[in-house]
Amino acid sequence: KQESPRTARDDSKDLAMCRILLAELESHQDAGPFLTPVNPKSVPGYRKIIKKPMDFSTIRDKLTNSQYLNLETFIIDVNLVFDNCEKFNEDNSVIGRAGHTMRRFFQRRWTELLRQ
Ligand SMILES: Cc1ncccc1N[C@@H](C)c1ccc2c(c1)OCCO2
Repeated sequence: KQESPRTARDDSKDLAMCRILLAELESHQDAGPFLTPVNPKSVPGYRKIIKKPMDFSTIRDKLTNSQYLNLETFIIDVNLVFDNCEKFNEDNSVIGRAGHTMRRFFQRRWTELLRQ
């Protein structure tokens, strides 16, 4: 039976990876709906339906203020953006489709960077 790896993975490049990934998300052509916090006053129902709002500018602030313990807590916040989007928006809508596109892009990029 293959011995389970006892060595921890090298996390010394994780902060640099989070910075690269966030910059790519912020500059993606479909990032618009996710760049700033949803204003609950201009989006009826949002405050009631979405319990934990998250957006790229909030993630940027948290990264700048060293509020992410590790790569995992960063990925959890990015996925929260896309999970909120799926919960509130129809798949067949401008914002819904943008969310799916951005989630696929993020998933591919962090797995690529982790493999490097
Ligand atoms: C991510 C999200 N989910 C549900 C509702 C809103 C939003 N985003 C806000 C910024 C937003 C607010 C208004 C918009 C917009 C985006 O994109 C299309 C044009 O009008």
